[in-house]
Amino acid sequence: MDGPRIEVAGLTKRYGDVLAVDAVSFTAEPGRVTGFLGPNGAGKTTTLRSALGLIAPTAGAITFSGRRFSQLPRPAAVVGAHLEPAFHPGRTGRDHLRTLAPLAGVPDSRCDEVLAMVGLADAAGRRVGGYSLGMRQRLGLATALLGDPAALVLDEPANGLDPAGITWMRAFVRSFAARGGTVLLSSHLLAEVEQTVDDVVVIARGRIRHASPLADLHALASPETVLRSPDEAGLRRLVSRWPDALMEDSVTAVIPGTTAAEVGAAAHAAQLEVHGLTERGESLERVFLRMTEEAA
Ligand SMILES: Nc1ncnc2c1ncn2[C@@H]1O[C@H](COP(=O)(O)OP(=O)(O)OP(=O)(O)O)[C@@H](O)[C@H]1O
Repeated sequence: MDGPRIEVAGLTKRYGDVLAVDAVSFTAEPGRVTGFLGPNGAGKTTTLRSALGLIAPTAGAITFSGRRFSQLPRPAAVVGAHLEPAFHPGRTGRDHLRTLAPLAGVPDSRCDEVLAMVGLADAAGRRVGGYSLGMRQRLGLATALLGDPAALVLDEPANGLDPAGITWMRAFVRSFAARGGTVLLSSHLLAEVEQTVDDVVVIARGRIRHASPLADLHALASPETVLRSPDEAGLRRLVSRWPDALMEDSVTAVIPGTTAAEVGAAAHAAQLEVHGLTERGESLERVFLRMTEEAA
């Protein structure tokens, strides 16, 4: 599969006074899964809908290997999208896909193929109204796959999935990218997609805050020390010298930006009884939150 390079260049979208997306630029590369991450209202959906020609941007453009969505001769063969799904509850999963097959330029037989690919073959004849949230997510993905695209654009695909569903979705997009496809997916939780994505693009308040391979986020994680003591009052007194320190519970304090040596020395000087002293890297979720909070 030859996935297109998805390039977002200077994308701006204004709704009246609201600048929903402000000069956003980034790329999603073939053979990789790019996570588009940001809190609610950050501008993710607006960006993805603009990519698919569903919203007219105020400025800028999104291209698939150099062509805008509207210039693609057979868009469904290039990019498959799973945005907010709108299903008719009275229709079966198969009928839902059959109404879309002509638009994607594929025969009806393709509907059963994609249902099998997402593990919905047995539910094909059931009404969508009776589907679980996880089954709807799978049906949304099946819809995206109808035209046998080389790129997938997925808005919050893990939303509402149970752990088994998340594992399944992760394996699916990883194998799609491993075959050369391009995947751009959004999420408001880094932890939800940490094991799925190769690259991360962080957006907050309509602006890009960070873009890099996921591995580079680790370099931004500052060290922190976890200190445990049965003497709650003494522990609180000691850590009050670090304004960022947090009590995780009554016997455990987390002190960002410190080393074990530093905290150990302070505890020793204060004659605090210590039951645990560990230095660790800040979690990636904390790094991500810091990036989005700094934007607030
Ligand atoms: N049709 C619209 N009219 C006016 N404002 C809008 C419209 N659509 C989105 N917005 C605003 O644009 C901003 C970005 O919204 P968007 O839905 O793109 O964010 P998001 O990152 O996808 O968030 P969520 O995860 O909550 O869907 C928000 O402030 C939102 O209120």
